Amino acid sequence: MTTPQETDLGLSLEQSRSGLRDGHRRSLMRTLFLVTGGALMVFGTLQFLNNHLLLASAEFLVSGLLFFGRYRIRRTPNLERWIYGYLISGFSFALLILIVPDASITAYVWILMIPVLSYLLLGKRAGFRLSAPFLLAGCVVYAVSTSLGNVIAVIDLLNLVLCAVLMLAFVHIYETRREEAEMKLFTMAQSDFLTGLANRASFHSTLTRTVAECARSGSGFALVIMDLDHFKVVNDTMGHDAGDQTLTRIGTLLTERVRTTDSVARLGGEEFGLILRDLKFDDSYELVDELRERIARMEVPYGDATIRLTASFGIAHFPEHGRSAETLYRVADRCLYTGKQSGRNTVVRAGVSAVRAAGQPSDRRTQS
Ligand SMILES: Nc1nc2c(ncn2[C@@H]2O[C@H](COP(=O)(O)OP(=O)(O)OP(=O)(O)O)[C@@H](O)[C@H]2O)c(=O)[nH]1
Repeated sequence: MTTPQETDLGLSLEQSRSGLRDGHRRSLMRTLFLVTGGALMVFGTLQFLNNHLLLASAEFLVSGLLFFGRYRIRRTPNLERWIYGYLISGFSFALLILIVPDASITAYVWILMIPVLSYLLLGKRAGFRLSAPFLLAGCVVYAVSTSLGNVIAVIDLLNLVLCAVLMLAFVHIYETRREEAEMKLFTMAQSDFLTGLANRASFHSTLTRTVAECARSGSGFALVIMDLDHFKVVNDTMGHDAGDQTLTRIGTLLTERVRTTDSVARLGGEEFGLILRDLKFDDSYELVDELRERIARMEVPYGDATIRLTASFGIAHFPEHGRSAETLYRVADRCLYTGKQSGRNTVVRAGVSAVRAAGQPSDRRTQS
C-alpha cells in the first residue's frame, strides 16, 4: 500500500490563524529588512553630509542591524519574536518622528501601514491587538502636536482618524474572510465527502503524529485497515446509491463503537482505517473482532431490500510490528490481504493471528 505525502494538517491550521504562511512571512520580513535597512543607509549618508554625525551613526547602526536580521530571519526558530521586535520598534519609531516639531505632514501616511503589516505578519487577533493601540497613539500624537485651533486642522485630524479606522476595519474584515475560507478549504481537504470521516491524507497525518506521540510516551496503539467484502456486488445489483448509503452506515457504526480519542477514516473506495490508542496487543483483537461481528449483523434497508455484508481486517501494533507509519501500514495491509485470501469476514493480526470467519466451525490460528 502506498501512503500519501506527509502533511501536518494541524500545523497548517495553526498557521492559517497567523496571517501569511511561515515561508511567506519570512520573505516579507526579509523584504522589509532590506527596504528599511537600505532607506536608513541613504538617510544616514544624507545626515552625515549634513554634519549630523550622531544621527548618521545611529542610522548606520540600525541599518546594519536590519541587514543582520535579514540574514538571520531565514532560519530562526523565533520568527514571532523577530516580527514583534521589528513591528514594535518600527511603529514606535514612526510615532517618534511625528513628535519632532518640524515633522512633515506626509509622515502620517506611515500610520496607515500599521494595520496592514500587523495583520499580514501576525494574523487577525494578534494583528488587532498590536495595531489598534498604535493607531490610537498616532491620532493622539497628531492631535497634540498640531494646534486644533482652526477648522482645517480639525478636518485634517478627522481625515486621519477616518482613514485609520477604515483601514483597520477593511484589513480586519479581509483577514476574517480569508481565515474562514482557508479553514473551510482545510476541512474539505481533510474529510471524505461521502461519510464525513477523515480522508486518507488526514489519516496519514494523524498516524504520523500518533507514532511520534506514542514513541515519546511509551504507549502502544493499533493500526487497523478494514475492507468490505464483495462490495462491488452491492453496487452492481442495487446501484451506486445503495453502495453510498452502506458506506455511510459503516462509517457511523465504526465511529460509534470506538473511543473519541481514536481515529476513523475512509481511506478510499470501500477501505477504512482506524487508529485505536492505548490498547494492549491482545485487546485490539477483541475490539476489532467485535467490529467485524457488528458489521456482519448490520442490516441496511434499501427500498424493499436489505443489504448485509461482511468486512475483513488487518491489524498492526505499535511498537511491536513497526516504528514508522509506513511500516505499520505495510504490515496491516499484508494482514488484510491474508484475511481476504483466507475467505474474508476475518480479523488478522501481525504475528500470530486469529482468523474467525462466519460459518466456520472453529477459530483458526494463522501466522502473518
Ligand atoms: N457506492 C460506492 N461505491 C464505491 C465507492 N468507491 C468505490 N466503490 C466501489 O467499491 C467496489 C470495490 O470493488 P472491489 O475492489 O472489486 O472490491 P470488493 O468487491 O469489495 O471485493 P473484495 O474487496 O475483494 O472483497 C467497486 O464496485 C467500486 O465501484 C463509492 O464512493 N461509492
